[in-house]
Amino acid sequence: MGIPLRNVYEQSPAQARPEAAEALVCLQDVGKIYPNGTVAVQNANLLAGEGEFLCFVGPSGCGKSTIFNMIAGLTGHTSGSLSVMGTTPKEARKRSEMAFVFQEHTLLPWASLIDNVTMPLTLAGVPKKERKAEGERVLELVGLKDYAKVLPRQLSGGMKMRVSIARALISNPKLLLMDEPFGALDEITRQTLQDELLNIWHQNKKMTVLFITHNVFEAAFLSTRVVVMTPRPGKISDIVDVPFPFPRNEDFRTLPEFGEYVRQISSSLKH
Ligand SMILES: Nc1ncnc2c1ncn2[C@@H]1O[C@H](COP(=O)(O)OP(=O)(O)OP(=O)(O)O)[C@@H](O)[C@H]1O
Repeated sequence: MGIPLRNVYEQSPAQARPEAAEALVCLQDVGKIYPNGTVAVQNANLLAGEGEFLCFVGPSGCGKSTIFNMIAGLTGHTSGSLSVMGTTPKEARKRSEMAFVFQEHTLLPWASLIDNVTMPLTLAGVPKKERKAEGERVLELVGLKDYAKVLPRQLSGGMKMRVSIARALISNPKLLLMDEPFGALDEITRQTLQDELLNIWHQNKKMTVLFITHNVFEAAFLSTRVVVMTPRPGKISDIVDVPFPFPRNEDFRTLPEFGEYVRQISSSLKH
């Protein structure tokens, strides 16, 4: 393919990365027990570097969303230590350098697309002219430049997801957390959005993406590394490197090596 590898950390699990202070996200023996006694996550170790794309895979209930919620500062960890961009998750969240995309698009039905994507800037008190320019920039990034005035109900599921991604990108996040964003989409739309997301990420070489999926093909296609989790209690059981260059295109999906990584991730999930 002849394209150089991205400048990402090339060694996998946490113990291979002594430079924890340089990691954007650092989990050391992190555990979470909910007040009702559910042990959702146990001894999770992970370092995510700048510019990485990490996919989290694992069966339902293995603690993927709990890990995301802890990184986002939406719920606290109950053991171990967790830092995001060198500080606590709650502090990192206040800096607006983190953004989220969920499976549900959570768009405001009465607001135009430009008003929807610029909402974080409106809430931050950014002047209208600047908001408009930024809104147009991110709508163009996701291929919806001509839809600025349209209402969400006029859009397909895939388009609504593009708007959600645009809204997340408007604050130029260093860390983008995506919780099963493409789970409700048909396969063709899903693959198109995967290509588009990789293009956006490739243009912004410093953005780190953490992405939850149940789909091993999606994980192998998108990731620099795949974090495999097992349930009861939720543990990170393996971290699989996917050392293929970017950009990855349609041909990549048909390469025998791609199939090999899909097999490796699937097999890791079963152990
Ligand atoms: N607020 C909560 N209180 C108590 N238990 C919870 C809470 N949130 C999640 N859990 C439990 O913690 C465990 C991990 O849940 P979590 O949602 O993190 O898993 P997941 O891997 O994201 O699942 P899925 O793939 O189905 O979204 C599950 O047993 C779940 O029932």
